[in-house]
Amino acid sequence: WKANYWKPLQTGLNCDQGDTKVVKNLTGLPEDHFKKPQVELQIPLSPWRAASEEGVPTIKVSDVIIPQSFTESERPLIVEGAGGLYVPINETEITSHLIEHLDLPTILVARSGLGTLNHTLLSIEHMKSRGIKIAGIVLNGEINTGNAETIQHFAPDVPIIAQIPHQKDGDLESLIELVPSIDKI
Ligand SMILES: C[C@@H]1NC(=O)N[C@@H]1CCCCCC(=O)O
Repeated sequence: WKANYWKPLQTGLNCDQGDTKVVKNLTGLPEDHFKKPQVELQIPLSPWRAASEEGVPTIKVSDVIIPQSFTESERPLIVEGAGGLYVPINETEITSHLIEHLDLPTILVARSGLGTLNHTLLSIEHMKSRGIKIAGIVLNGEINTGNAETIQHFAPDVPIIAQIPHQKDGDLESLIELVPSIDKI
């Protein structure tokens, strides 16, 4: 999609390079497609726990602001969360509140294998109950037609955008054809 990319809240930098670097390296997109996270924390925990253990002031969802250069950009913007929908950002706010605040359609990325039905269908129900617009689902891992069909059965109104198998040799080019063009989303 040659999109801009932003991860507003990043935790776990003491043991991980962080998703912005990972996406930069995987995509090879130029520097101006990226902005650093608004909050960077060291401990690999939820933003709430990491901030409180690191003595960083409470992160308020309403303080998270998409960088102006991205709101003014012609390119699509991918905003990546930290963990899942129910991951706490502070004592009372979770990632769903951040989605509502930023008012963006959401792509749910899930595993393809055993365990995904429960996680994915609960996440879909949660998003629907909060009025979050679901752009679709991406299933990562070994192609699992049965699970994809079961998700479609229980959530026929939610499209599965793509099913992406593991790519051990790092040849990402061959996966691009599995991703539909963004105007089909
Ligand atoms: C450590 C990782 N860093 C990050 O930015 N996302 C992850 C945070 C995951 C939090 C999961 C909380 C849970 O569900 O237990």
